[in-house]
Parts: sequence; structure tokens; C-alpha cells
Amino acid sequence: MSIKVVIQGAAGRMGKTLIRCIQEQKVTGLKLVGAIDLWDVPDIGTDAGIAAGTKEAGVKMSTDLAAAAPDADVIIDFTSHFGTSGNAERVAEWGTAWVIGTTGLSDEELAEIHKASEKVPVVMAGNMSLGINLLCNLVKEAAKALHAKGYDIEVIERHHNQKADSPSGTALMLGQAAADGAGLDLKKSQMDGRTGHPGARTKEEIGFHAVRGGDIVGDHTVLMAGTGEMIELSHRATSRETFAIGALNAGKWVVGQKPGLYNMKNVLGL
Ligand SMILES: NC(=O)C1=CN([C@@H]2O[C@H](COP(=O)(O)OP(=O)(O)OC[C@H]3O[C@@H](n4cnc5c(N)ncnc54)[C@H](OP(=O)(O)O)[C@@H]3O)[C@@H](O)[C@H]2O)C=CC1
Ligand SMILES: O=C(O)C1=N[C@H](C(=O)O)C[C@H](O)C1
Repeated sequence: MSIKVVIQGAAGRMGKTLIRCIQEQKVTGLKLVGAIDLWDVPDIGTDAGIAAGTKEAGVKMSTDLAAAAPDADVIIDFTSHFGTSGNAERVAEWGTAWVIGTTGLSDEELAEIHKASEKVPVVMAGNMSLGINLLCNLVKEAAKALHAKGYDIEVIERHHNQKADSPSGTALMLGQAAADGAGLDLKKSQMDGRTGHPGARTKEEIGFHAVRGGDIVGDHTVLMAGTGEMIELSHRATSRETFAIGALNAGKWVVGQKPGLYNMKNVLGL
């Protein structure tokens, strides 16, 4: 039997990619039962498959999450920090498994997700691709070997000109992996850009630099710079399908799990 999926943020870049991947069976065993977005979106009332540029889904884009979610097996959410956190209490009440790709949540908003995960299984990751989740392991390993030898660690991310949050969720995942390897506390080490006269770099800093332009899907580089050499560990996403396929696989994995907060490493077995 197919897993019943609601896409939250269905009219967005990721929402439409997810709907196309379901309809074109890029991940099998899933059925679209709800496609939800906000009232101001022109696609409301249109068949979700047609709106996403693929075959008809038999499901209209709607604003009514409460009508679709309780009977679904999983909600896949790529919306905004306030949209995701604002729904946490309702999702926990409905008991529907939840996959969250939304980035840019504050600590208070993340606390709402943690609370919901006491009642429902939740997979949350700033990047759902296999490549980035593997790269986090490589970054941790490299930082462990190099930071103690004096190498400086910086994260550079590049995204399209519509991206709302900075640093990206992926940059923070990579920064966290580097901090874990280097034995640093990211909350204290994070240095977002540099301007004015910040002075010489300290050894505890992990710098984050955000570039925004055009239609860049998502590029991330972790730079480890020593004396006389530097290493760059990079990932380049060339299609949003890599995130969508990861999220749909997370959707299949999370249904039937115990309540708790999981990540893509749990899903991928990394
Ligand atoms: N984890 C991962 O692998 C990835 C994560 N992302 C993240 O996913 C999020 C979405 O990205 P993207 O698709 O590019 O963004 P878009 O802005 O293209 O799409 C988001 C959609 O969600 C809608 N929306 C906002 N709030 C709500 C709500 N409360 N209920 C229903 N719909 C809502 C928006 O409507 P409106 O336009 O009216 O605001 C918009 O249509 C971002 O946080 C991004 O960083 C993106 C790619 C991969
Ligand atoms: O907003 C995006 O587009 C992306 N967001 C995620 C992030 O914040 O890292 C993942 C990917 O890089 C694309």
C-alpha cells in the first residue's frame, strides 16, 4: 500500500520539485494526498500535478492543512521558519509523521519542533542530499586532523537570489561537523562574515560567508587553510531533485518510527 504524503509549501521551488518526483515515481510507493500553500499563491485551486508541470495528481492545491494532514501518513514541509514552527503543535496533535527541510529556524522555533518530536517522529535536516550528509562526515574527520595543527576553518556558501536565510542550513550543518571535529562550540565559534576592523582571526573562529546570485541551486565549500597549503571540501547541487529525493526517502523511512527527532544520517545509515 502507498504511503500517503502531504506536501506543505507545495507551490514553492521545493514543493513543486517534490510533487514532480512523486508523480514521476523518482521514489516509489508514495501517493500525494495533499498539496498545501498560503492563500496568496496563484496555484491555489489548481491540480497540484499540473501546477508542478507534471501529470495530473487528482489533488487540488489548497490552504487547508487541517483537512489533509490527519489522514496522511507523513507531512513533508519546505516552507518558512515561522510556517514550520507555527504548525508544530497541530502536527503533534494529529500524530502525523513529519519531514522538515525548512531552514533558518531560531532557537525558540527549534524548541517547538523538539516539543512536537516527543509525540511524533520527525526527520529534520538543513540538507537532504546524500552528498552533503556524507561530506559532513569527511569535514569532521578533516577538522579533527587539521585544527589542532593550526589550520583555519571557513565555510563559504552560494545560493540563488531568492534565498531568505543566511547562513544556509547546510552551511550550519557543515560548520557543526567542523566544530565537532575540532572540539569547538559552534555557538561561540560562529563568525558571520567580516567587516570593518574585526582584527586578526582567532583560532576558535569558524567563519561563514554567504554569496547570493542568479539561480544557483546550492554550493558549499569548507576551507581549511594552513601555512603553505589549503584544503577545500566542496559540494555542488545542480538540481533540487537531489534534495527532493532525499526528503521523499526520509518520508518513507519516518513512517512507523517511534516519536523522536531524527536526521538524514539516521535515514541514510551514515
Ligand atoms: N533541507 C533541504 O534539503 C532544503 C531546504 N530548503 C529550504 O526549504 C525552504 C523552502 O525553500 P524553497 O522551496 O526554495 O522556497 P519557496 O519560497 O520557493 O517556497 C516556500 C513555499 O512555502 C509557502 N509557505 C510559507 N509559509 C507557509 C505556511 N505556513 N503554510 C503553507 N505554505 C507556506 C510559501 O508561500 P509564499 O511564497 O506565499 O510565502 C512558498 O510558496 C527554505 O527554508 C529553504 O532553505 C530548500 C532546499 C533544500
Ligand atoms: O534555500 C535553498 O535553496 C536551499 N536551502 C538549504 C540550505 O539552507 O542549506 C539547502 C540547499 O542548499 C538549498
